[in-house]
Amino acid sequence: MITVEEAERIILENTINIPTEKVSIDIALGRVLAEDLCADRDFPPFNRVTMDGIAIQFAQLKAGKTIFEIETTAAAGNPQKTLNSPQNCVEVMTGAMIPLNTDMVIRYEDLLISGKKAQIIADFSEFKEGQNIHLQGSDRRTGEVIVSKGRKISSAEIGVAATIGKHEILVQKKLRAVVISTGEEIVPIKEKPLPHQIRTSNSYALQASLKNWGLETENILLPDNQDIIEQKITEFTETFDVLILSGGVSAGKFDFVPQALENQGVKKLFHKVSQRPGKPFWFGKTRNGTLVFALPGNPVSTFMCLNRFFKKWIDASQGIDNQQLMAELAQDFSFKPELTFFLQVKLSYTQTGKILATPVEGHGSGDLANLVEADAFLELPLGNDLFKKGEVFKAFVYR
Ligand SMILES: Nc1nc2c(c(=O)[nH]1)N[C@H]1C(S)=C(S)[C@@H](COP(=O)(O)OP(=O)(O)OC[C@H]3O[C@@H](n4cnc5c(N)ncnc54)[C@H](O)[C@@H]3O)O[C@H]1N2
Ligand code: MOO
Ligand SMILES: [Mg+2]
Repeated sequence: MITVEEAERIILENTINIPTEKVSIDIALGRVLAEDLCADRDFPPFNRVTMDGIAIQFAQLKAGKTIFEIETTAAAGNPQKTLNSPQNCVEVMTGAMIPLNTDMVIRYEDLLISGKKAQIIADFSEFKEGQNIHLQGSDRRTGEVIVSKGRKISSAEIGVAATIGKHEILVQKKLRAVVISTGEEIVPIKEKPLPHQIRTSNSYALQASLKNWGLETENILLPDNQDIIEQKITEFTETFDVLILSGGVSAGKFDFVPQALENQGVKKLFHKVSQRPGKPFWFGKTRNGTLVFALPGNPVSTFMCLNRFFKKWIDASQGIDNQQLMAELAQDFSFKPELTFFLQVKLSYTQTGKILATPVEGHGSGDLANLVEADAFLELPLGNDLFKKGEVFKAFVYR
């Protein structure tokens, strides 16, 4: 049996390089960027008027001039206008190019316009050269990297891609995962289970997480039949990037999964982790690099292992560097066995900005209803049996 830390290290030694593809910007949200987004022109691309009003030469104002004749109007979308006489002004609108020979903008609110004349009526002692102009290149310069590859694309990155004209974006391909649930007692969710049967909740909880993290998934149910499991493992290791199994990895007479995997050439990298829940977690890899996460069948164990270990693996494979969230235990908690304990907790934020974790224990690893009461697992490390209120631990959040 290995520790949680060793299991994490082995998993992170087996990250993969994800191939890339071009997709339309319309479907790029949530994908992982596989190219840098660079400024194709300066940001902003010209000296941009930021207030509706008039553009003048600051030197005229300094020399005492307060009434200006309006020569012309510069609207957003007009090619650049020119002020011909320095004594005059150009009416300008937000988004227009600042006219040639002008260097400041005065807002309509500070003016009285009558006919062709604009008079400054506000106190202009604080007016400055360059006011109300968003200078060309002041945000970013042509060629500058605005977003580096490896970033998960949010609506902010979509805006940047659009402004640089990237209607197609190079992103990482979606990895294809198959979720395999084993067990004679497991039935499809549309069926009414007999008294000795249960619906396959794991298949759906696992798939939902995987989809959330950007994978494409399929799901299949298999009986506790070693021949069938072996046959399907061979088929799926050739057609999917990653296999997620649930159930059949413990000590039972019908827990065939570890043997079936090894018989079919999936090399065991570890089996059993000193943790609760999730102790019988099995992890391995085929010769061609397909990874297999075989998770213990109990719903909370399956769920925890995916969120604690698979999430680390997918983030690292995608090149996403997520900061480890830490939370403070809200009350004393005791756990005696020599195992790392993943405590289900409800998170809340204090007035001072701390994250508090209140235990919501439930009835063990079969109690999937309790998962909706909590929102994270707090990792209470092995080697200690009393965890004090106020101590801070790693938190793995699933919502
Ligand atoms: N003698 C021992 N028995 C067990 C040990 C042990 O160390 N020695 N470990 C226990 C622990 S810890 C866990 S966790 C479970 C893991 O069991 P398996 O991975 O072999 O899973 P199953 O036996 O197939 O099922 C366990 C449990 O989970 C339910 N299950 C399975 N699949 C689904 C699904 N798709 N949806 C919902 N629920 C599912 C299944 O009905 C069982 O109740 O073993 C302990 N035993
Ligand atoms: O991992 Mo088992 O989850 O302790 O029931
Ligand atoms: Mg079992």
